[in-house]
Amino acid sequence: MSRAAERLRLMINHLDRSSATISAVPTYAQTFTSRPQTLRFTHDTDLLTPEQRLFYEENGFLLIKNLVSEEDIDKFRMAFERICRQEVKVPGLVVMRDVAIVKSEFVADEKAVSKLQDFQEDPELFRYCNLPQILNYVECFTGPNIMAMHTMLINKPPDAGKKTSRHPMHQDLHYFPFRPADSIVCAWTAMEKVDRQNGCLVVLPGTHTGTLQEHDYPEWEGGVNKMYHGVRDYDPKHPRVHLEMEKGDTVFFHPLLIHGSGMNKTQGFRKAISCHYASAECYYIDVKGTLQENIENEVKDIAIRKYGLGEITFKDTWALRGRLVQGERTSL
Ligand SMILES: CCCC(=O)SCCNC(=O)CCNC(=O)[C@H](O)C(C)(C)COP(=O)(O)OP(=O)(O)OC[C@H]1O[C@@H](n2cnc3c(N)ncnc32)[C@H](O)[C@@H]1OP(=O)(O)O
Ligand SMILES: Nc1ncnc2c1ncn2[C@@H]1O[C@H](COP(=O)(O)OP(=O)(O)OP(=O)(O)O)[C@@H](O)[C@H]1O
Ligand SMILES: O=C(O)CCC(=O)C(=O)O
Ligand SMILES: [Fe+2]
Ligand SMILES: [Mg+2]
Repeated sequence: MSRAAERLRLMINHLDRSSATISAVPTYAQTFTSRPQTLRFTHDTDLLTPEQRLFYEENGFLLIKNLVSEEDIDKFRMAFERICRQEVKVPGLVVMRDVAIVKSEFVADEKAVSKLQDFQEDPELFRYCNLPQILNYVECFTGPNIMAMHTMLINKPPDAGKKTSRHPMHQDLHYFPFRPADSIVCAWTAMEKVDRQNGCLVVLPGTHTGTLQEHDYPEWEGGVNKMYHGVRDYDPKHPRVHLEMEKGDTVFFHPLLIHGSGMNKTQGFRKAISCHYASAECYYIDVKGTLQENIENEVKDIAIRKYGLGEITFKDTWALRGRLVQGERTSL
């Protein structure tokens, strides 16, 4: 047994005696040859410390400091700027502008872009999704066969005065027609210092143990960005944590974790890069007649326009974008 595994066993035994949250003492076989009941959200790859595993199990996220080098982040930033200056054309890329900006005056390009989505065909930006130190963590949540399903570079603009720079509280699983949720994880890396002033991530710890909630556009006076759905009955009293991060810090989080981001009260553009990974063994589901039907319809409308197709299934919009980053492409 590895030292980490031994410490984990001791910790579980300790927790079993001291709290009601983890009840059954797992046998040796349950703990170390398969995923035991008590550790539902993480795999043992000898990377996570027992403390880190238990933290993710309980909270649904894990912050790793200083995981991506300054040099890499500076390169991603330059690649972003080249795209904004329209020096490169990337197939499939979605360039999004903040709703308050598109609906008002013309703004020079770089400053109008609030998000790039689907950069899987940009070799420099996609290098982020292949970084070995990121994949080593991702494997703890997805297992060894890993697909990069969804990529974003978020350039949260200074708020134009209508609070449209906020991202409402949501669960990312709302957007995904594949399961199981526990084999999906997001990696989100701060490209500069992010804090409450420029709109850091805000998470509701522990909500990953719940179910997928109904999402819709929040009723915000100043407007909401396209597809920025929020959980229908957001309870502002639920304890929240503001994730203040330094450049290069990376948070991994579960797709049911309720999270959002506050408004950007500074004059800078708050940058982050992220990728949603899923186990290649995940399978597509039909979301017709479920809570996800509203997002399916919106995505299909946009995809039909974007790819100039007559008809496309929600599932195919994902299968087209997904890329294998480790192991074997089996199902997704
Ligand atoms: C885990 C995943 C979590 C998430 O994915 S959260 C958010 C996901 N966000 C997205 O998927 C971004 C989707 N955005 C897009 O697809 C495009 O940016 C979008 C909104 C279709 C616009 O693209 P284009 O059609 O190329 O742009 P356009 O300038 O020609 O505008 C067409 C009409 O759309 C409007 N528009 C553009 N950006 C918007 C925005 N941010 N919010 C709301 N409306 C927006 C724009 O005003 C225009 O409307 P109109 O025709 O003038 O009435
Ligand atoms: N009605 C709502 N529905 C969904 N999400 C919401 C709602 N109201 C606020 N949020 C989200 O809650 C998070 C925190 O919001 P906000 O920035 O207003 O608070 P804050 O960061 O605590 O503000 P401050 O830093 O000024 O105290 C953001 O993700 C925001 O988009
Ligand atoms: O970077 C942010 O503000 C959060 C973005 C986010 O949660 C998302 O796009 O799903
Ligand atoms: Fe999200
Ligand atoms: Mg805020």
